[in-house]
Amino acid sequence: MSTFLNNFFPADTAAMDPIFYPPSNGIPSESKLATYMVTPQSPEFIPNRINSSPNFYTPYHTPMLSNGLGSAGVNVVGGVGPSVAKSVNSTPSSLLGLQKAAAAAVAQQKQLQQQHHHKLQQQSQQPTQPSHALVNGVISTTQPPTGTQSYVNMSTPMKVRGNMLHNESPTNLVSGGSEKSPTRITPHASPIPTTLPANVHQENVGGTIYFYPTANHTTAANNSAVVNNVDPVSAHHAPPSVVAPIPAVQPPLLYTGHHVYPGPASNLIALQPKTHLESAFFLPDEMRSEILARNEISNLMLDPADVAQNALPPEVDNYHSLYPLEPVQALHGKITILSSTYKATHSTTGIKYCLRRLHGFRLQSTKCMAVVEMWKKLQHSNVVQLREIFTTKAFGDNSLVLVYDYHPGSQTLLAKYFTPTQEPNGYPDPFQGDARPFSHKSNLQRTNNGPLLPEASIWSIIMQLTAGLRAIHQAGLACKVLDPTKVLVTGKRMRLSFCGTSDIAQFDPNAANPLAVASMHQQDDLTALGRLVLALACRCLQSVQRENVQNSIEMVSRHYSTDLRNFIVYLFSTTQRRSVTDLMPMIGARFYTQMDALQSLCDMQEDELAKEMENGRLYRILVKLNCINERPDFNMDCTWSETGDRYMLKLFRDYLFHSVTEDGRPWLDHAHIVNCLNKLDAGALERVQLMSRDEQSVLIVTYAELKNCLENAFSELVMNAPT
Ligand SMILES: Nc1ncnc2c1ncn2[C@@H]1O[C@H](COP(=O)(O)OP(=O)(O)OP(=O)(O)O)[C@@H](O)[C@H]1O
Repeated sequence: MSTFLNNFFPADTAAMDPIFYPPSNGIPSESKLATYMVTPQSPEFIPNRINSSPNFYTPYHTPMLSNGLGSAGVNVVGGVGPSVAKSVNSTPSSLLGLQKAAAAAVAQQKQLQQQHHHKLQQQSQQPTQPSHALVNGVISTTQPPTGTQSYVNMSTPMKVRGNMLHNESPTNLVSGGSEKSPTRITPHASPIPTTLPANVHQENVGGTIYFYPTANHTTAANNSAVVNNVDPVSAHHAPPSVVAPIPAVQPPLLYTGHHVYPGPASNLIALQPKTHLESAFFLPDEMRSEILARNEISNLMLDPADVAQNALPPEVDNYHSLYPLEPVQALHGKITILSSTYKATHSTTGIKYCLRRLHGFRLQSTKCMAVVEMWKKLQHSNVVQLREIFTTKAFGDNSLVLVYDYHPGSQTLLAKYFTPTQEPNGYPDPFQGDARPFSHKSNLQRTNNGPLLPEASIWSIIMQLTAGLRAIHQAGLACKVLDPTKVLVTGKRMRLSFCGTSDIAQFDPNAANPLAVASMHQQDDLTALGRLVLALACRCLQSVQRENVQNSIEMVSRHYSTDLRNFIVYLFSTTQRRSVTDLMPMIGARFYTQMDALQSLCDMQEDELAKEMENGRLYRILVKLNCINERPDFNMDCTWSETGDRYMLKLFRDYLFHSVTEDGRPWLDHAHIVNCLNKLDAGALERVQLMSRDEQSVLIVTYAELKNCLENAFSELVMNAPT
């Protein structure tokens, strides 16, 4: 069932008695993991549950491993002893032969590996100790011959440290080897075995693979215990008498088999402000703080005292947690109804909306629902969408509430561009005012509301507002309230807000066809747009007063392109019938600049999304792991999280998070954690070596097995959780 590195020694099945697995070795005696353990106390490996969990590997079955190797984990038997020979109908001598034959093959592989990784191998050599080497990613232990005497060869991680250094930098796996991992004594993972010498026969007993030398190859080069890699394909197809060639170098893995964020695309590197290492895993700081700020605003709530002070009802129709966005004030100039704006949360969906309340307002007729429906259908990225309207007495009067989408962190165009700026140092601007007549030019380019806007910014606003307006006009509607207080700015996005409010507030039930006058209102919209653009270009609201318009246009001619001037003049020329579609040619090729900027932004955001998608996936695995690890009690069983499959998960958790360096300091490597979690999620067939906390026992399992353990344990929890 599991992947093992074992030596076989004279023993009988009694060796698996729990007495040989005292609690001190880190594994509870009732755990079936005892089956897989090799410990100093009980070095034998005896498959005492030959028939247990026959279907364990089924979910992980792959054609490559369909030879009974146990695709969930290649069970590797290092050496074979007589008692095992008995249990699998072999003979002690042939099994001993296997040790020798396979050891010869391994020695050959080892030599090749050593050439390839000479440096690291040197580190791992321990002249007075049994030597350990990583062969095809699997630990091989060369021991002095000791006959049938037990020799505990199962390596503690300490012993394989030198070998681990070679293959086992998770950083290499995830971040392309850009960072070198420190020396560590933690267990290691090894790639899935791929080769088996042709002179070795394999047999699956209860999910454990045993290897025997074939008749022609009962002699061996030395007494090494063998752990080998198996390529089931070649094992099946190579004629028995032909020794399968051992590749000098393992072919590179073409497919990781699990999800890994591959890093940003080359076209994004230049766009990204910083390419620090952390950007490989997380959002850029700027983006993160923007999102955090928006979330914070979105989650704002009034404390109960404020709720009482604002005389806010706890609930209004389907909405609760009202939060005022502005002080109560009259609606737009032409409409004198009192209004107020709130953020509120929908009771069933929890989604936040923006409520516009018209105080003391009674709907004259339900006929206006036709126009409401038209607004509700209008969906555009530059229009704040109307969702529904309802009347309510929750405020103690007859109020009409219009429900719009809520865009946290928004401000009005008025607040953003037409509010006098405060000098950051508290001193007056030296280039402002009458005191500095010599700084005439600088003075001209500034206003009380700040410096003149770059032309590109004005065009960007124009494109967005005309886009929204075009959608509204095409729907046969008119905006009616296109002024700086009704344009919402969220980051760089402009949205026409509170559309439809005038249509409802000023609805005349006696008008024959209320929509017939839309065309007239559309002309007004275009004039309002002209005024807005002129005000923006001058960065001054007074610039659009009738008596200032001529001067303001001249000022635009001085500071901006003729195109911008012509655009404004066109919108001011009320003698002709204008159309929003006529504005497109005036925008011209600037449209492509805007589109390019937007698409680049999309590319960046998509890349961030890819990262966060991976993070979300890892988060879900961590949630599962943590629901299981250290659970004090489950179904009256206080050892649940420490026994059976859960024990593996506990050791895996240690392997993930509690690794230490050789001198015992915490070894913190984010890439290691990410890499291992990814493999766990994918149920990779790669093996991982886990060590008990007392370092007396080592367990080798595949990620596939760990995944199975995780899924089983978690579904057990889910099944017992209240619904
Ligand atoms: N859909 C929305 N999503 C998020 N915030 C909004 C939304 N609509 C308005 N706001 C916020 O509510 C505040 C008040 O909006 P409102 O349109 O009432 O502005 P105002 O300047 O007070 O205009 P008026 O004088 O017409 O009330 C604005 O500052 C804006 O930040």
